[in-house]
Amino acid sequence: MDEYLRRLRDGTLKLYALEKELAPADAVSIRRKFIEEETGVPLDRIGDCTISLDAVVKKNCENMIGTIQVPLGVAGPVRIKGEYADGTMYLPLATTEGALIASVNRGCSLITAAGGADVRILKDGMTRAPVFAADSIVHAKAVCDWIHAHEGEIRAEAESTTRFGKLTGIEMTTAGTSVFVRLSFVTGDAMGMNMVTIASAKAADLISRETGARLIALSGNWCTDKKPAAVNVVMGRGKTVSAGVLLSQELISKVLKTDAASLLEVNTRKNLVGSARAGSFGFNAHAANIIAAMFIACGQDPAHVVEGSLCITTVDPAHEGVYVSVTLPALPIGTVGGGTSVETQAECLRMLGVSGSGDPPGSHARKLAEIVASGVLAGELSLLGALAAQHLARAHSTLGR
Ligand SMILES: CC(C)(COP(=O)([O-])OP(=O)([O-])OC[C@H]1O[C@@H](n2cnc3c(N)ncnc32)[C@H](O)[C@@H]1OP(=O)([O-])[O-])[C@@H](O)C(=O)NCCC(=O)NCCSC(=O)C[C@@](C)(O)CC(=O)[O-]
Ligand SMILES: NC(=O)C1=CN([C@@H]2O[C@H](COP(=O)(O)OP(=O)(O)OC[C@H]3O[C@@H](n4cnc5c(N)ncnc54)[C@H](OP(=O)(O)O)[C@@H]3O)[C@@H](O)[C@H]2O)C=CC1
Repeated sequence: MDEYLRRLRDGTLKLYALEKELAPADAVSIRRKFIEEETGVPLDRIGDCTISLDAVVKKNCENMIGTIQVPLGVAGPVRIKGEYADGTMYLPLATTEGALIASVNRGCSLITAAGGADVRILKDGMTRAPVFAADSIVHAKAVCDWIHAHEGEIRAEAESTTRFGKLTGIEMTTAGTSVFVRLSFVTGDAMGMNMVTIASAKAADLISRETGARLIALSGNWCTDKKPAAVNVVMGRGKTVSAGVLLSQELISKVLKTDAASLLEVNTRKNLVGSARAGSFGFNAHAANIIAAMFIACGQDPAHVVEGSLCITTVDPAHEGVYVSVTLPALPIGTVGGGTSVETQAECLRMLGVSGSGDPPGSHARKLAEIVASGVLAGELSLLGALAAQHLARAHSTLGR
């Protein structure tokens, strides 16, 4: 240990190179010790890990010094009536926001009492959009024309990099001499960002070679990954999924302590009019809360909460009640790859019956998307209800502090 610490101190050993000489557990431990010395802060809790490090230091986390523990709770059971998720389940939520799980739990019991959440996936496609530089706007148009005429070749080139990725769409736009090519793939059970980035690199090389357009960046921000963007709201990204439930006046009054008209008015004035006046892309109350908590629990990329937050919540008048729905235009999600095989996250996926590859491939990722959408519906119902009943501040002073 001392010899490694000495080499780290004098700069003859890089902090990230410890795994080249040591087993993962030893490398992580010495790195943590070095950071403790550098910062003067003991890091015993961070070092107290239960996950095995071998795969994680290779695939998930460079310069690893330990783990952060996020409290994990459950909401449910919730009845889900999807095409992939059909049954009753408990939702794992990792959060430090008091009252959040209580809220989702209340929404789950309301959904279940109402007979279950309808859920449907309307579109499925993970995107990557390289940006090319053309010589002139005439050349830019010619590049687009070439791509239109050679979709088959582009598809074959892209799909040569993956067993599961299939190119399903190519959209183009230009701004002067910049040409953006948004490639959309179905990605099996993977969320797919690594997969489609690798596939898009091959496609982009072909386009550049054949058209003379210069590839400027493999991601040209028209994808759009991890930034709020209208293109994702309109065209979708990852899974586009809706969940809805019909609520009777009686259930609204019993579980939410409010009435159908108040629920509808809160949704209209807050989620629709308020969001419009704010210039928001998210016409919902707190979809990001449920997506963040379920994504952290289930090994998803938490930065994709940005896409998840683009949800729109609607409340339609119905016979003696209301039909409430959430539509998530862009939910990047998977059960293979990324953080899904870290043991604690894999346990959460197993709770939902979706760990690893589905049979057929893609069915697990779609099932998880339907489950997350049902959780978002539960959260929206409960928070809308609390706002309508003027209970929000009360709930958070009781449970959240
Ligand atoms: C807090 C409640 C649920 C109370 O709700 P309630 O109806 O007053 O309480 P209740 O004691 O009658 O319980 C009703 C049900 O809630 C659940 N429940 C109740 N307590 C618990 C608990 N301790 N643990 C687990 N579940 C709990 C449980 O399902 C229970 O049913 P039961 O099983 O008893 O038949 C309600 O007032 C509520 O949902 N409030 C809203 C809180 C919320 O949604 N917070 C989310 C975060 S807010 C935020 O981050 C975003 C925001 C607000 O800024 C976004 C925006 O701008 O809108
Ligand atoms: N590269 C980037 O620009 C970005 C990367 N990320 C990160 O990307 C990671 C997720 O990328 P992702 O591509 O989902 O995952 P991984 O690259 O971790 O794994 C996906 C690979 O798993 C293989 N695989 C095995 N079984 C299946 C199956 N049933 N369905 C689909 N694929 C299967 C496929 O291999 P094969 O293709 O060989 O058949 C696939 O490419 C996350 O860590 C995320 O944080 C996030 C944003 C941007």
